[in-house]
Amino acid sequence: MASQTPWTDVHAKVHRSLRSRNLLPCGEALLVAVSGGQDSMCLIRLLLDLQGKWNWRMAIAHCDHQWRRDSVANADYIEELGKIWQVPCYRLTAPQIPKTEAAAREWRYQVLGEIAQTDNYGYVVTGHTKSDRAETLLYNLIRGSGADGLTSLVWSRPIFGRETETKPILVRPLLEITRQETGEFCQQRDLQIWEDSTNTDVSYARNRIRHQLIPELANKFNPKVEQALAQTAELLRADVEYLEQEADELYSLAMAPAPCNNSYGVNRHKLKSAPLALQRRVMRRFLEEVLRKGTNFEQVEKLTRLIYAPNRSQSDPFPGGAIAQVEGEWIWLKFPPQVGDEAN
Ligand SMILES: Nc1ncnc2c1ncn2[C@@H]1O[C@H](COP(=O)(O)OP(=O)(O)OP(=O)(O)O)[C@@H](O)[C@H]1O
Repeated sequence: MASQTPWTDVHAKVHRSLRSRNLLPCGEALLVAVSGGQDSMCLIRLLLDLQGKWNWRMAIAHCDHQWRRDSVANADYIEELGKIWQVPCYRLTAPQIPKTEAAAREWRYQVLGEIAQTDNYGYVVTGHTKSDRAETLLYNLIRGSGADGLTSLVWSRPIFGRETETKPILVRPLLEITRQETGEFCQQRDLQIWEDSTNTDVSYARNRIRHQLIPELANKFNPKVEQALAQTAELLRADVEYLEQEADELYSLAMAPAPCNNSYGVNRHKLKSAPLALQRRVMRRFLEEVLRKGTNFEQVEKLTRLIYAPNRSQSDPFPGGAIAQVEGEWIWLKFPPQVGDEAN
């Protein structure tokens, strides 16, 4: 069969991305997330075509959110394809129907990561494309995100935690391929696609970006707008990675070694001479680690302002009731005492 596989531009582009970025090294085990949509159908077929060159062990994972009436038929189809292509297939069904897209995504990554860990797949692979990258950039731009959000669709990242080398690693090898190209590829290869009816529902902001905003921008401003936006994301990504490395170092220098009486400290003296971009990143990380949730712009700004504030200045409360107070060269994020704390 492999000898009959036509070598297309799409094969060449993906092979090049894999090689130049060392995304999915030779001989590794890949768990390929296949929804049945055109992007992930293109992905699995391409990776199977390239498997001989890279010597991967491969399996398919399909997640059934039980959202659509045809979701069982969709999962059956993926399982059948696995049999035809002789690739093991994991069929995962959500224990409860997720209420939102975000909840579905969270469950999906969690369960894909767990299977990869248990059955030793070093890589979980998804079919995100250049078009997704352009849409994500616009989506987050409109919401007021910083550079990190604009570049959130990265080529690879660990599924769990922050350490870049920690497996399983999530990899998106199609970020150089547009949705038009994945559609054409599936047509050429006669691959049946399972359309997700929610993809055309313009009550979702993401779909309005895809079906209305991008075509409008392409018509009126730049016919290659997808390419341009994806390029912006790529350029910004390198900037973000550099800033994050610098922020890592500063963060470990500035943090108090341990919390003390329900208070968490950051040394503002160590932050004073740093550029604002790094001060904000350190403060954001500090808040995220202490509050254990995502932060917003106002919260980070509130804390960053204390770097230069007079001694004994304090903030208004953060979520959970913590207040930040300046004591000499330290800023302490202090939580109100819990019931029973004083008894000890
Ligand atoms: N039900 C599913 N089962 C397996 N894989 C899936 C499923 N849904 C999505 N994926 C994987 O995720 C990729 C992106 O899909 P989609 O754009 O629909 O997800 P998303 O929720 O927007 O993801 P993200 O937020 O990470 O961009 C698909 O190409 C596929 O690899």
